[in-house]
Amino acid sequence: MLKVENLVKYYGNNEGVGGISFEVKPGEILGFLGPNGAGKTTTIKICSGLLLPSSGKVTLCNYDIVKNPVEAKKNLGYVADEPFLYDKLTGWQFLNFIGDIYGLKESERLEQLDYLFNIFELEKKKDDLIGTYSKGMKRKIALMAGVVHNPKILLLDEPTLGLDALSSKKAKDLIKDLAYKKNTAVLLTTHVLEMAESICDRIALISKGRIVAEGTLAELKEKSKMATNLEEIFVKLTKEEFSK
Ligand SMILES: Nc1ncnc2c1ncn2[C@@H]1O[C@H](COP(=O)(O)OP(=O)(O)OP(=O)(O)O)[C@@H](O)[C@H]1O
Repeated sequence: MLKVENLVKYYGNNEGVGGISFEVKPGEILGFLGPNGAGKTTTIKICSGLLLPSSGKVTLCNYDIVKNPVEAKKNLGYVADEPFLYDKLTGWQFLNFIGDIYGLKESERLEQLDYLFNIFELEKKKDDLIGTYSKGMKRKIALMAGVVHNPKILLLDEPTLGLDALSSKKAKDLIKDLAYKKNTAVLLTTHVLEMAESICDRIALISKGRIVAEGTLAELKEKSKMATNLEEIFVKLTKEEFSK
């Protein structure tokens, strides 16, 4: 579904990502974890078509994101860590616009919008301009825009950043529903280890532009010996890489 092969990205002479390969299958949630500057956002941006790779290949539903970007993006939902929204549109107008771009029929669009505004308790704000929303409300709108068309592949960069505890739980439930009921392949980055533990089927630890460990939580525990939770695994495996 989402396949990344030997991905390399240079920013000038600096290596942002140094040869990453992984796959996310339908109905699977892969968590990307790593220290600041490890290359998580760079990888996600290349998968979304926002950045060009220096080398390597990304395919979304068998479409190459560089060679066939329009077909590839039809299958994609993307929520950036710093999303771009239109302040002069209301929340409802914006979501309706995004649904329209993805070709949702009016009845389907209205049903989806009602459902999403209800989940995130934004019904009362739906006709207010996005420019008047709080940071958390804007994050919710960005998340809703990423999932409004039930994408086959969903890329989420820090999806619960800035959300309160209840909204964060709702976001996690929504992501799980998409994966397990709609068969969406989900790749998400997070610094919240509890989130990775609670919703990811597999976890890839990334350090200095490379995947240093990948597997289920149980497999990572085994790999890092002694470690009993994700925080210990993270510290142990990324520390080993840093000391190389
Ligand atoms: N636009 C850019 N220009 C130059 N270097 C960049 C640019 N964006 C990222 N980098 C570099 O690429 C590397 C990977 O950055 P990236 O943003 O992908 O990391 P990250 O894992 O998402 O970090 P964080 O957890 O802090 O968000 C870092 O060394 C960073 O300085």
